[in-house]
Amino acid sequence: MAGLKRRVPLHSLRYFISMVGLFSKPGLLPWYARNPPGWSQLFLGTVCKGDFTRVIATKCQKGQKSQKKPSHLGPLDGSWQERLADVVTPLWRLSYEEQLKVKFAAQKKILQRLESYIQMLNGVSVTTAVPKSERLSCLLHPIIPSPVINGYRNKSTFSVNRGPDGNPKTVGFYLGTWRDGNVVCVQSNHLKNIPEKHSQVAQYYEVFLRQSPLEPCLVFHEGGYWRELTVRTNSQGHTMAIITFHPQKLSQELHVQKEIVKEFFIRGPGAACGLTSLYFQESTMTRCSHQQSPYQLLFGEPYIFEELLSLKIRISPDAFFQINTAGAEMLYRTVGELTGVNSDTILLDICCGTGVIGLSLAQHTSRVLGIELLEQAVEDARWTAAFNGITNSEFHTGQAEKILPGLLKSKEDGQSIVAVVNPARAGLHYKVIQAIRNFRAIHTLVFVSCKLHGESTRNVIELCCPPDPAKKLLGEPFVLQQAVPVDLFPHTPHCELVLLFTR
Ligand SMILES: C[S@@+](CC[C@H](N)C(=O)[O-])C[C@H]1O[C@@H](n2cnc3c(N)ncnc32)[C@H](O)[C@@H]1O
Repeated sequence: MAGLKRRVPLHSLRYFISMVGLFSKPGLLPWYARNPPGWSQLFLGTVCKGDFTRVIATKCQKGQKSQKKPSHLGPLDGSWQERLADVVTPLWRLSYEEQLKVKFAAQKKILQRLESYIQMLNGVSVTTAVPKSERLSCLLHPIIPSPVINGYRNKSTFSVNRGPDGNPKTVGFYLGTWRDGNVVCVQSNHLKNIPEKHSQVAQYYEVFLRQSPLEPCLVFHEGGYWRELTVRTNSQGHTMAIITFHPQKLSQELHVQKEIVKEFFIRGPGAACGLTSLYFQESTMTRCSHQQSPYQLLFGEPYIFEELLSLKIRISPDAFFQINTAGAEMLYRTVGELTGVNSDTILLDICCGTGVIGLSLAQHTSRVLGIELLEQAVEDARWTAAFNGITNSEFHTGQAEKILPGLLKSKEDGQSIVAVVNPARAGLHYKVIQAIRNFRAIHTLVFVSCKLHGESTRNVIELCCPPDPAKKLLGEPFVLQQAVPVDLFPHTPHCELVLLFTR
């Protein structure tokens, strides 16, 4: 990518810095009408220049009323809490309307850069659609706002470390960097994206830690036991907590500690949290999957359930689920609309997690094929299919790069296949791109990304570049047709981008 970057001609820089106007048609997506009144018109004629930092800084200098400190920030802890809010939710000082303008401009900039890379590789614009405007070839739709703006997270992971007062049993989020040696763990109950329930469980976990004789595990090589806390909630208010614990050399004592923490949350002060379930994971690494170190259910319901797009969805502690449930519904509707599936189509859901994208479209397709790395998520997808009476789906566990080539070989070449890819931030493995490119029955591809940088950019370029036998990219290139930004992360700069490619 660095090499590519250097080859961007100077004149294309104007793409990256000009943010004038927009050329997307509001209301193309039918459910758009359900958004809060006024949103669909938000960006008509918008002028928004520069990056987040500059936009926010400018707003703050101007002393706009949207930069008010939340009333619940106390005068004593205000500075730490404000600093944390500025790191975790850097857009919190802006009104949501302003945030969406900033995000739309950023997504547009990403697309402009992407299109200029693709055009450069092709010499002429053979793999970009007919120009829709002077600055973008694809059709960029208005950003779809999140239906919930505050406290929207259904999952939060809290760290344990030294707080601003030096107490090593502080539960919150990190501020500072390890490189500079100035990391502080700051309580996060003021953050706008965190629901009160998550903060409450974090506060009680802190109470628990402070009365425990065992030390927290602050840095792996220094020993200690108590580690992170993850809290998951659903729309019904059910709450699952997962405590991560470094077992060090404990054996019998480990069992005792599990009983103590369980008692704390069932009958002790922690009962105020009303947990639906408590899990415990022994973990000697930064992150362990269930396969690497099982999630041990200390009490309660093993799963959390969510109702979405007329489906009841099961979610295991290890499974990925979009962190903004109402926003996820908008995202999945967008994906569904762009796929254009019909009863003759096979839908390939690559990196499917709990399978919601494929399952929500199952009744409109001939078959859904899901591929997902995590076993628990695949088990959830199978449960969700069975519970909702869906009989035309199958899910495969493992790395998409290993499974997809064989799966495609087994399909008749005649039947039309629509692929949806929704990779983790690291993007897709090259072999997945190669398999999609070389399987000619795939005419439509929907790419969902929350971070179109690095590997994901490379993925898109390899989907759209001219055939390259040296790279075994033989099939016709895809053409980027439409892009829809969907905001699942109010107050932060992050945004989902849904891209429709055809060939
Ligand atoms: C961003 S999530 C999307 C999940 C799903 N589409 C959804 O909306 O809930 C990415 C998923 O890709 C899975 N994943 C990561 N690497 C993978 C790989 N190499 N092969 C298959 N799945 C992978 C992760 O476990 C995760 O569930």
